[in-house]
Amino acid sequence: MEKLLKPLRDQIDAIDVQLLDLLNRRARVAQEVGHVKNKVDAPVFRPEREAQVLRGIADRNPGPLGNNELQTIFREIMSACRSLEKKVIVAYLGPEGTFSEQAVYQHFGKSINAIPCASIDEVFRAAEAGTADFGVVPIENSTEGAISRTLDLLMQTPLTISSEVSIPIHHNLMTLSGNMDGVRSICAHSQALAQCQGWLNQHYPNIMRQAVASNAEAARLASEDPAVAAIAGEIASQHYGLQVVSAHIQDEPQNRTRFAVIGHKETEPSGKDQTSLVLSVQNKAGAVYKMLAPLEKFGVSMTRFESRPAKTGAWEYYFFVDIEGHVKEEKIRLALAELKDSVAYFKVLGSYPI
Ligand SMILES: C=C(O[C@@H]1C=C(C(=O)O)C=C[C@H]1O)C(=O)O
Repeated sequence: MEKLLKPLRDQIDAIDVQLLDLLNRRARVAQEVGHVKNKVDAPVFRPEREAQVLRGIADRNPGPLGNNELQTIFREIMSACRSLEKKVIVAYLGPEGTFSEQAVYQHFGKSINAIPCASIDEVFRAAEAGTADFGVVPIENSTEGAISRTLDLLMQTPLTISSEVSIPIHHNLMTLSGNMDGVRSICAHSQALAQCQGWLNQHYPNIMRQAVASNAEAARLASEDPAVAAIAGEIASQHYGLQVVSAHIQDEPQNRTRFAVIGHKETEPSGKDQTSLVLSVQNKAGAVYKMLAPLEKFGVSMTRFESRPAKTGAWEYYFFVDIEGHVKEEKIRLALAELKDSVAYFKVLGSYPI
């Protein structure tokens, strides 16, 4: 066998030499890009450009490597090249081992400074104050709906949404021993407990459930106490030395969470974008229908419509609306100009690639 492998491995070695040369050539060009940007104080991280590079890779890929795998590789190549210009600082909802951390690396690659924060509020503060270039916060879960704290803070912040990241959320039940003997409580973030409630009712109806600050915190507690089981993602089990008792226990197999990347810089059009808005209207018959009329008039598709109580106690609402297109596109500009005139509250949260 070794005899057959040798010439094939020689081929791989020769290709790796070429890849090494190409990667460093790419990195040197990225460094030049960095010098150009430096002169005019332009942003290092350009989400629309990175989205275009990744789309281009998928469009041109002849295989046998899959698009997802290639995009993961190119994400890291861009992250490494970008870090030669500057290592971007990203604040996220910690501690380490949360799904937010996974979302951070999926979007920015590994060559960054990732800073865990204790709360969603703190992530906003870090990005607002400029301690971090970007913040990553959960915005919506496909099973449980909106993350209300994020929506409330998005309304108040001067930051814009510069990108969004969607990741599959798989919950696992884990303990120190790998079984449930002697376990008296199951700890997790309230969202995770909610996303697994059907499974928990069926399998462990008599074990107490306790909501804690994060799934990673639950994993940390379980790592210190054999009477505690945690629900968390796989990274957390590795991080805290726990054994999985049951994997993929979320009630919805397609469970996903969307994260918003927030920052001071607006993202330029990438060719395939969406825009997030917050709107409200007076509490009158037909007002919501009228609010949306300009979108219909200019042929703008709406991809999300979510309402939040305005906390006035008067059954008034804020509407979180996503539309297809970028604010810099003529059609969107015209539709939003008209829409703005007819509503009581109007805020563009950001335009970013889809
Ligand atoms: C090289 C650039 O800077 C960064 C790195 C990129 C890359 O490696 O392809 C792409 C966009 C930027 O986030 C650029 O703006 O083109």
